Amino acid sequence: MSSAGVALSSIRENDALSPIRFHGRPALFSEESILIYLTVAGSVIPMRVLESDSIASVKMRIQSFKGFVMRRQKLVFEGRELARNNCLVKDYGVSDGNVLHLVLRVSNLRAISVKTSSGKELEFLVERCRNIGYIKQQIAKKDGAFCDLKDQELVCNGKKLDDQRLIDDICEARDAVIHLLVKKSAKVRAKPVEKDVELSIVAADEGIVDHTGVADDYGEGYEFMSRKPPDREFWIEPFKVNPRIELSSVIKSLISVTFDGLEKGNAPVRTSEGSGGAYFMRDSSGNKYVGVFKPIDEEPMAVNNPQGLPVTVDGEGLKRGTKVGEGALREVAAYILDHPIGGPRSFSSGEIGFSGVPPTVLVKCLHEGFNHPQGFEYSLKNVKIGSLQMFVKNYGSCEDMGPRDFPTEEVHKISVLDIRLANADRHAGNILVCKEGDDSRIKLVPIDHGYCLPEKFEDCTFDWLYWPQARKPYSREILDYIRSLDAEQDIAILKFHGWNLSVECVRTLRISTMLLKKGAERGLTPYAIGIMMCRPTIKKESVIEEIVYEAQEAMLPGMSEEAFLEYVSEIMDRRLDEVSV
Ligand SMILES: Nc1ncnc2c1ncn2[C@@H]1O[C@H](COP(=O)(O)OP(=O)(O)OP(=O)(O)O)[C@@H](O)[C@H]1O
Repeated sequence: MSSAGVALSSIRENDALSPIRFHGRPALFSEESILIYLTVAGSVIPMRVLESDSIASVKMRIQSFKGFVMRRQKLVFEGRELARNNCLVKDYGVSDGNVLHLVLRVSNLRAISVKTSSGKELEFLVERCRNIGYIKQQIAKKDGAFCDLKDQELVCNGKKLDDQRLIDDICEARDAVIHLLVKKSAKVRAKPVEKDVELSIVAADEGIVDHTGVADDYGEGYEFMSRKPPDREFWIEPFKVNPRIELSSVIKSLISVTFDGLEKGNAPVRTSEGSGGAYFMRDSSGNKYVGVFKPIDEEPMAVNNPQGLPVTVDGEGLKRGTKVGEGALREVAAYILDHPIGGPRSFSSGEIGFSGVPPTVLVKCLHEGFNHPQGFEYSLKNVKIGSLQMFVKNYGSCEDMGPRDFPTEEVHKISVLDIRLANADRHAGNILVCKEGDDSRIKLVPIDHGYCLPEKFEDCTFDWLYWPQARKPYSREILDYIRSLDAEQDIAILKFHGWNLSVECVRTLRISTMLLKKGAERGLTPYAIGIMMCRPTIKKESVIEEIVYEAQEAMLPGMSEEAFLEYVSEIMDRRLDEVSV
């Protein structure tokens, strides 16, 4: 979107966000400074920046002056995310008068810390849409002493909180932890702690609010599909491109339990995180999230994107080499290609894959609660196609905590997936932190694969590269898994599922798999392999891009793809040998 697309006349230049100082003079007057406009949630904010400012420093200033936490900001210019914090404003071609879109990824969960009157501290996460009554119920569940909800009193800033009060309304600082103190009835106090708020309740046991997934309570069958809109006010069914595909019981149950929730009137809940439309689907009780639905027409830069991102002009998605409207296919592809240790799962198997991508399926779904800017009616034309992924109970994402405690094998299994699929969107927010087993071991669950298998490697980014675990060698088990991978088989599986892969996507999958296998064979760490796929700066090509260009240069007219890949293989060997010595 160009600057012409936004009405700016009412904004005086002097109002620009924090004129920065440059060599002792206000940068407003510096020749290098430019005036850009940030659109966010319907308003336009003028901002003076230097072309030599890094993206990180621009985000930092937005944080300082507007309070939006830096890691939750996504800046988009001309359909491209300014994802590299170390790059400069001018690297992205941003110049005077340009409009940048600021998307804020606000967490759906609020961290709540509960202190009991006996001094015990509990921590849990709760959805922003929950109310105080719900918190009281959770406390009652954990501590028999408070089973009578009337016994509990919650206070914030000296004021008693009504049961109907929403968590999201308690504290304006959107990401701050809410501190609660639990007491019986009236003796409760709360005080603000910097941006945080301290409330009072009385509870005893530690515990986390349960958003348990559907893993062990699925239903079966598709009786519900016999009646379609406009006969029905909601609808969901699998979108099978190849009718010969048999869905696993896990996938059938995911759809079935989502249907039950819609039938009971539990509307989808739009998550405020993410740059596209993503909806939490609930079960029949309305208290559990069971799936996450991402419609293709609400992807970033698609026509019905709810975040107000401009519609794509050339069809390209937020990441180079991807197309708007293909995100759901890529989400499903990541699940299909995430084979379990023993190899590709049979169609009817719901076994979780090696890297733990949650079960994901393409569905058609109708509901008034999705984004319908043109209005809504119960007809087939309002049915949305998108990916439905099983909701995974989590304790936040890797963005919310330091990587120190992540088990090495958990980081490694994600590195395998990302390298294989040349993921162009592996930021820490796209890895959920879960716990399993009696000892609450940390398990990392990769989500959001809408930008995997791009047609070019330009935007590959892996946040885990900078975590210490990435510098450790792969274990024998992981090396065996990598050895078992077969790009040709993967291509055939995707085609069977109905994804008509472009030549470029097929090439990406082949080259990435080749790099992973060759690198692992040489004993390289995930870091050493992964770094070859990522550009050091936006302008400097990555090693993998250099390999591809060199092979392209060596090609003679009429040579086959096979010959091209042989060149790639030879050049890759040479480049890897340079790294290995
Ligand atoms: N399978 C899942 N289980 C639990 N929560 C999920 C799942 N998938 C997504 N979420 C939640 O929904 C939010 C939005 O989903 P997602 O990140 O996939 O959307 P997006 O629009 O593609 O985001 P981004 O801007 O990061 O590309 C996530 O941050 C996460 O909190």
